[in-house]
Amino acid sequence: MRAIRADELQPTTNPWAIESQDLKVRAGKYLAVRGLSLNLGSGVHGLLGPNGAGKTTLMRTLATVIKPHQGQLRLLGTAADDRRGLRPLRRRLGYLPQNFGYYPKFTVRDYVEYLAWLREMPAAAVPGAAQRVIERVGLADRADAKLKSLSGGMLRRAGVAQAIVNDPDLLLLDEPTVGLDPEQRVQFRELLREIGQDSCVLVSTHLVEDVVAACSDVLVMDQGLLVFQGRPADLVDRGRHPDGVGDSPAERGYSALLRQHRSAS
Ligand SMILES: Nc1ncnc2c1ncn2[C@@H]1O[C@H](COP(=O)(O)OP(=O)(O)OP(=O)(O)O)[C@@H](O)[C@H]1O
Repeated sequence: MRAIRADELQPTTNPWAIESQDLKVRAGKYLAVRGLSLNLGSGVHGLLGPNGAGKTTLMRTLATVIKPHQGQLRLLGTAADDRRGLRPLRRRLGYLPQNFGYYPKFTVRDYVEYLAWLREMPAAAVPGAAQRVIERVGLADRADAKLKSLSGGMLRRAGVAQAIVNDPDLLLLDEPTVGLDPEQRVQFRELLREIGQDSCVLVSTHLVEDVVAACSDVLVMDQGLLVFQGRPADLVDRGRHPDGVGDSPAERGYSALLRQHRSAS
């Protein structure tokens, strides 16, 4: 029997995967995130907001691609400015950027395995993990097809596969449903719900209906600020307000919220 080391007795989970306090982030010279305070734990969190609201800048910051300008940020218990902590933190992150680069001659399998390797997964675990996630996103029959031969929706599914290959504790998806057909979108929501049972998933999207169907809570950003956080049902409730325009209660709730925020500011 071996002795248990002290570090094995340390708690391994943090109640908040994302903790930010008055977070400010620049995009070029522009202050795109203007003081955002947020605590998010496990679940599927939908991030809505108009063009230019700062969603992508926030996602890039949470993915440790860009650094905060001011304020506090902790990810999975690690301070974002802790340089030594970044490497182990990145092994536990999954990120689908809005516009992701790839080598067009890679196959789906090469691409997913390559990203698994970049996240320092044990080499022996990579082929099996890649195969599992390729199946989960419904690309098993295209696993050995070159990326350049895929449709836009299939390419995005390959992007989602690489984002979840390391079974991340924090998954950041920037507009993952762009180009997905309705059947794929429904399957994708199911996948999100499964992952959100144990992990923190933040999904940026313009599709209010995806948020209502798949998310445990909704965040709305406008002009670099968080202007709403609540349950999808709370957003739908706001749709009763006469300010709301849109084809569904949730869309009306979203537009009413933005109008009220802008008229108050
Ligand atoms: N590299 C940059 N240089 C200057 N300004 C930038 C840069 N990147 C983003 N911005 C500006 O920062 C603001 C926030 O942009 P961001 O891409 O984060 O918004 P978004 O909510 O993701 O928008 P969208 O829904 O259009 O993707 C916008 O006004 C944008 O013009």
